[in-house]
Amino acid sequence: MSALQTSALVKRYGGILVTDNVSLDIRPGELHAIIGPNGAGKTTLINQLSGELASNSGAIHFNGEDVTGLRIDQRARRGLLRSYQITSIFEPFTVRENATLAALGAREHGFRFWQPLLGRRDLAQQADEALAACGLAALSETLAGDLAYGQRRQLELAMALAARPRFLLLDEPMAGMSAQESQAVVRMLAGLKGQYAILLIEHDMDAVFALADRISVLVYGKVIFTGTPDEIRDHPEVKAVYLGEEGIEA
Ligand SMILES: Nc1ncnc2c1ncn2[C@@H]1O[C@H](COP(=O)(O)OP(=O)(O)OP(=O)(O)O)[C@@H](O)[C@H]1O
Repeated sequence: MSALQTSALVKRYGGILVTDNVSLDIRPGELHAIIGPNGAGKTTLINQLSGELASNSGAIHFNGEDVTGLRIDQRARRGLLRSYQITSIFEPFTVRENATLAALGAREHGFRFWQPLLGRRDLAQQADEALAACGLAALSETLAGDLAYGQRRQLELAMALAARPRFLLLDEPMAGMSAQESQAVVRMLAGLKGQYAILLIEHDMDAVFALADRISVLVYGKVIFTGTPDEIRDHPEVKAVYLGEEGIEA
């Protein structure tokens, strides 16, 4: 059974077909990357998968269940989780408090239990494990508002991990990071590989080709090819449309 499957998924803005009958089949434990030129519809697709955007037609199945009509929180509670943008970080709280809240967030409701929450060992442990995996253990007691840009992005990832995903949606996790920070994220994702399926959208081709089991190429909202990194490198249409005439160095 697929971990995540989309069938003829469509998103339209007015007359523009931004997601054009996308059918993806992501296997359990697979790291699947989506690449494509700017404006190809990658973020739109991930928004449809997370539940932020309703689709005009088509279906999304998560572990065999039809989740097409489910809200974002209902999908998150099933373990289909997205690493959010910086706005979801609570700046006056410490790194550990943010991760602990995230550990709670996917499964339970509200912030009423904030104080008892900090004493919940299970959540604290999930938070600490996620922070360690993302290289943030030493910054646990730092206020999130004091983190550098790359560290905030690492915290976003840690918050997604703390929620114990069954499937992780990552939208450009390396964007704006230094080369060193990107390499740290690549190592982190390489360490997570196989534990659950990951859908990665990323412009850093070195990272994509180092990490992905399979890659789908999206052009004008359409998946023009899905294959292994080697198959993508050698595919004439992909080279012409996306990678440039010279392709990507092996
Ligand atoms: N709310 C919206 N209303 C109208 N058009 C939109 C809306 N959101 C996105 N689009 C259009 O849909 C297309 C796909 O956008 P999207 O952001 O999904 O592409 P992308 O592949 O993620 O691009 P990038 O690589 O630059 O992040 C673009 O042409 C964009 O202008």
